[in-house]
Amino acid sequence: MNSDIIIRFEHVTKQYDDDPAILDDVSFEIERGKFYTLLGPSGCGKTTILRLIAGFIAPTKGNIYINGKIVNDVPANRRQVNTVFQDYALFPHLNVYENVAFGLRIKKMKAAVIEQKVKEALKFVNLEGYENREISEMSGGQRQRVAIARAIVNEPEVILLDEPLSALDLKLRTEMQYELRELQRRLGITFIFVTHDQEEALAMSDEIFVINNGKIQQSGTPTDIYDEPINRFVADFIGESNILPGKMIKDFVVEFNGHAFECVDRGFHPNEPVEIVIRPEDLEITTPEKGNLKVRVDTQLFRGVHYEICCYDEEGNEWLVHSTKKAKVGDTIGLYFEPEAIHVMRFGETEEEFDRRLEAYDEVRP
Ligand SMILES: Nc1ncnc2c1ncn2[C@@H]1O[C@H](COP(=O)(O)OP(=O)(O)OP(=O)(O)O)[C@@H](O)[C@H]1O
Repeated sequence: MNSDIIIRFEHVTKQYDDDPAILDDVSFEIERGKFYTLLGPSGCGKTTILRLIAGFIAPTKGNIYINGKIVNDVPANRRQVNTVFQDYALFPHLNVYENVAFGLRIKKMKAAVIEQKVKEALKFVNLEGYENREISEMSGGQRQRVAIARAIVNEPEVILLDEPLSALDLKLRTEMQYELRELQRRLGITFIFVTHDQEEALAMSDEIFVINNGKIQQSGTPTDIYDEPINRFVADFIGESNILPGKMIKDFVVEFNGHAFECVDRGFHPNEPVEIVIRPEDLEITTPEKGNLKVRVDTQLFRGVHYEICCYDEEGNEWLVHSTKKAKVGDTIGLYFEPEAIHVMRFGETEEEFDRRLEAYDEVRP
C-alpha cells in the first residue's frame, strides 16, 4: 500500500440492529498531512465515520486500516488519533494547563516532560501565559484552542474535528477557519474535519468528501467538486446552481429549454436524458438578441459583491444569475454562457465512471 495513505476504509458498512445502514459500503483513502473535510447534511453519517476512525465504534462489515493495519478491534486509546469534539469536552473544574496535561498524566509521564509538552502545545495555539486560567474565563475561540492543544499534546498522527466551529459567531468562526488551516499546515498532521457548511469546506480543505444518505457522493479538491459536480445532490449542496433536465443529442451538443447548445461533454448515448448545471456566476447579462436564452427579470437583490438576479425563461424555468451588472425587474434580457459553463450530469453515474469520463475529455478534442 502507498505509504502516504494513513487511513483506508474498505467497503465499510455501519448498521444498528435491523435499522437501515447508516454507512453503506463506504471506501476511501486518507493521505498523510492533508486537510480533509467530511461535508453533508445532518444525519448523513459524518460523525459515524469519525467515530469509526477514532475507534469509539466498530464497523458492521468491511475493514478500517490505519497505517496499513486492520484496526477494526483496536480500542480508541491504542490508536494514534485524537478527537476535538463540537463542545470541546473540556473539564470545567480544571485550568487550561491541567486540561491540556490530562491525557499525559493518565499515561503517567514524568512531571517535567508533561510541563515541556504542555508548554509547547500552548505555544502552538498562541495560548502562552494562559496556563492558570479557568476554562470559564476563556472565550469561545480560546476554548477551541485549548481543545486543539489538548489533542496535539499527544502527538497524534490524525486529528478528528467534529464541527468544532459551529458554536462560534460568524466573525470568530471565519478567524478560526484561517487559524485552523494555518495550524494544520504548521503541524503537518492529517486533519479530518466535519461540517455541514459548504463554504467552510470549500475554504479550508485539500480534499472534500461530500456525503449523503450514508454514501460518499463525490470526493475531490474544492475546485474539482465545485466545477464538476457529479450529480444533482452535489451541485445543489455545494454552491448555488441552475439545474435543468436536458438531452445529450450527440457529442458536444446538449438540448435543454427547447434549444440545442454547444457543450464540451461527450461519451453519452445519442439522445440520452441528462441533467445540466450552470453556475449563477457563469451567466452573463446581455441584450435579448445576443443571449443564448431570453428571460424576464423577476427579482433582484444587491449582495455587496454582486447582484443576485432571479429570472424566468419562456418555459417557466427559474434562472439565478450573479452579476456585477444591474438588471431591471420586469425587463426581458438575454443570458449568455460559454459551452464550458454547461456541466452535463449523467443519471446514476458512479464516481469511477464519472472520473473516467472526465479524464477522457482531457484527450485532444477531434
Ligand atoms: N447509536 C446509534 N444507534 C442508532 N442510530 C444511530 C446511532 N448513532 C447514530 N445513529 C443514526 O445514524 C445517522 C447518522 O448519524 P451521524 O451522527 O453520523 O450523522 P451526522 O452526519 O454527523 O449528522 P449531524 O451533522 O447532525 O451530526 C443518524 O440518522 C443517527 O440518528
